[in-house]
Amino acid sequence: MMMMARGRRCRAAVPVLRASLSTEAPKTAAADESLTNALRNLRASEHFDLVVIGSGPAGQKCAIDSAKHGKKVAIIDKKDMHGGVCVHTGTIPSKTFREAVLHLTAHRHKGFYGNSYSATSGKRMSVQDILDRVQKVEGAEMDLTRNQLLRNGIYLINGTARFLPDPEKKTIAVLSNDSYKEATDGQRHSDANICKRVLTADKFLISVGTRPARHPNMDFDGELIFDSDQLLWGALKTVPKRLIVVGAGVIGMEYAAMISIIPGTQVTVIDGRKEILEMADKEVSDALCYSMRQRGTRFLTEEVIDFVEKREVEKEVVVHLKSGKVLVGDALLYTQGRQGNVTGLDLDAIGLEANKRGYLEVNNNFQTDVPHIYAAGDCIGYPALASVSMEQGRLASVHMRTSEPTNKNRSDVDPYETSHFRTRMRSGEVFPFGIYTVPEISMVGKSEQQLTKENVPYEVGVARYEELAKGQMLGGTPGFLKIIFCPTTLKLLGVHAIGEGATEIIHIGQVVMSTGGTLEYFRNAVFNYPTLAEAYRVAGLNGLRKVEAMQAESTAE
Ligand SMILES: Cc1cc2nc3c(=O)[nH]c(=O)nc-3n(C[C@H](O)[C@H](O)[C@H](O)COP(=O)(O)OP(=O)(O)OC[C@H]3O[C@@H](n4cnc5c(N)ncnc54)[C@H](O)[C@@H]3O)c2cc1C
Ligand SMILES: NC(=O)c1ccc[n+]([C@@H]2O[C@H](COP(=O)([O-])OP(=O)(O)OC[C@H]3O[C@@H](n4cnc5c(N)ncnc54)[C@H](O)[C@@H]3O)[C@@H](O)[C@H]2O)c1
Repeated sequence: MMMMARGRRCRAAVPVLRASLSTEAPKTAAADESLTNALRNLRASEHFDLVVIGSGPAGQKCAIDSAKHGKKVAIIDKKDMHGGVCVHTGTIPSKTFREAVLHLTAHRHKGFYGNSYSATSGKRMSVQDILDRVQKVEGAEMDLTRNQLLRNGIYLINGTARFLPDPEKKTIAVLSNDSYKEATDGQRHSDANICKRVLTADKFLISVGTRPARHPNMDFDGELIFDSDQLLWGALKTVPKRLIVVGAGVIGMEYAAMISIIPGTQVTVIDGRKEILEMADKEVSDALCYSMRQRGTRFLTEEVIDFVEKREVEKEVVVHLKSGKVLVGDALLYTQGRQGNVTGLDLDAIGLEANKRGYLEVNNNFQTDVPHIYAAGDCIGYPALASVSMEQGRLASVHMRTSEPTNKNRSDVDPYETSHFRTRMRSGEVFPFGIYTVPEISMVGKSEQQLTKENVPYEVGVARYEELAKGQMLGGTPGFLKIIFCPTTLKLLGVHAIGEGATEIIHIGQVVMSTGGTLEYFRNAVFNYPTLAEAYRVAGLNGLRKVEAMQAESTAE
C-alpha cells in the first residue's frame, strides 16, 4: 500500500502488478533468475525525481531535503519498519531499554539510598517490564517519522525494493514483503512475493542499513542464543542470571553494561581483541571496565569461540573457547558486528557490487559508480551512526540538486556541504561518539593513544565528577572529563568524558574545538552553576596550571 502524501493531486489508480514470484531474498541462483525474468516484463506505473530505499535517518533526511526543494520523492520500506533500524532495533530501542533499566533498578539513586533501593518493590524485573517502555517509544517515534515525511509531501510506499534490469538503471520494483523479520532472518516465510508496483526515477538513494551478523554455526532461537534484534522481540522472558555477551564492540558493551546493573545478574564479555571499545581513550575504557567489574562483570579478551552447545533441558548455553575455557550461561547475546542489507536489491541489475560485509563504496558526494545512484547511512560502513547517517543523507540530496546541469547557482553551495565534510568525517574531526554504557561515554577528536602514535605532543586537563557540586548532588557517581590540548597553542585536540550526562556535555568541547577555540575559553567563560558542564572550567584550569608549571620550570632552567 502506498500512503498518499497530503496536499498532492490524487493519481489514477495503478493496477497492482501480480506475478508469481519467489521471496525477497531468493535462496538459489535459479530462484533469483526466475524472479528477475518474471519482473522483466512489468511496466513502470509512475515516475519520481527521487526514490529512496530505506526509511532510516539517511533516507529520511535525504527525502525531506529534496522534497523541500520541490522534488517528487518516494521512500520505499516495509510498513512495520518506517523509521528504520534506528527506530525499531537500533538507536531508539536500545537507548530506551537503558532508560527503562536505569529507572527500574533505581541505579541513579543508589548512591544516596543504598543498593537495595529499587523501583520494583524488590520484585525481579522481567524483560517485558523493560520492553513496555521500549514499545511505547518505538510506536511514538514511528508515528512522528511517518507524519514528518507525509507533511513534506513524500510518498511512503510499503514493501521491499529491488532494482530491475534496465539499460538506464532507473527502474525499481516494489515487492510485497512487509515483514522485517523475514528480511533479516533470511528465512522464507511465505511462498509467493507479489510485485506491487514498478517505479522509475531520475535519482536513487540506497539507505538500506545493516542487520546483525550471525555466526553460521550457532542456532539463533531468540531465547538461549540471540542477537540485538531478537533481544527486543520478546521471546526472552526473564532477565538471564548469567549472560554471556560475545563481542565487546559498542552494541555488546552497551547491553552488557545495562544488564550488569540489574541485581542478581552476572555478565561475562568475550572478545577476540585485546582492548575493549578500541575507539575510546584507554583511560576512559579502563574506567568503564573498572565500574562494570565492581558489579561482577568478567572480561575475557583475546579469546575465540571454538563451539557453542545448547542444553535444552537445563535451558543453558555452554561456550567452549579455543583457549580451553568453558563457560556456562543462561543466555548468549551475539554482537560481533553487522552486515549491509543489500541482499534482495539485485545490485547486479545496476552493475554494482557490495563488499563481503555488504557495504557499498561511494565517492565524497555519496555517489556510487552509477552517478545517479547514491548511497548513505550504515550501508556505506564507518562510522555507522544515526547522527552521521542523517547528515550523509542530507548531503547526498544537496549534491543531487546542486549538481544538476540546469542548476544556475552551483557556485553558491557552501563548501561545508560538499566533499569536505566526508573527508573530515573520515578523520573523526567533525562528529562526536556517544556510547550509552553505564556509566555513559562520549568523545570527540583524538585520544591520547592516537596522538602518541602520530607523535603529536599534548597535555591534558582533567575534572573529576566528585569535585563538582552537581556530581555530589547526583549521588557522587564516578566520572571525569578530560580535555587533551596542544601545550603551545592551547587548542583542543580531543575531549573525552565518562559519567552521567557525558553524551550531552561533549558538545561544548565539540563547538570550542571545531571553531578553533583554546583552553583559555574555559577559564574566561562563566557557566551555569551547579552543572556538569562546570567540568570544562575545572579541567581547563587544571590544564592551564600544568602549562604554567611547565613554563615556570623551563624559565628556571
Ligand atoms: C543496537 C544499536 C544501537 C545503536 N545505537 C546508536 C546510538 O546510540 N547512536 C547512534 O548515533 N547510532 C546508533 N546506532 C546506529 C544507528 O541505528 C544507525 O547508524 C542508523 O540507524 C543507520 O541509519 P540508516 O539511514 O543507514 O538506515 P537504518 O536505520 O539502518 O534503516 C534501514 C532501512 O532500510 C530498510 N530496507 C532494507 N532493505 C530494503 C529494501 N530492499 N527495500 C526497502 N527497504 C529496505 C530497512 O527495513 C530499514 O528500515 C545503533 C545501532 C544499533 C544496531
Ligand atoms: N552508541 C552508539 O553510537 C552505537 C551503539 C550501538 C551501535 N552503534 C553502531 O553499530 C555498529 C555495530 O556495532 P557492533 O557492536 O555490532 O560492532 P563492532 O564492530 O563495534 O563490534 C564487534 C566486536 O566484536 C568483536 N569480534 C569480532 N569477531 C570476533 C570473534 N571472532 N570473536 C570474538 N570477538 C569478535 C570485535 O573485536 C568487536 O569488538 C558500531 O560500529 C556503531 O557504529 C553505535
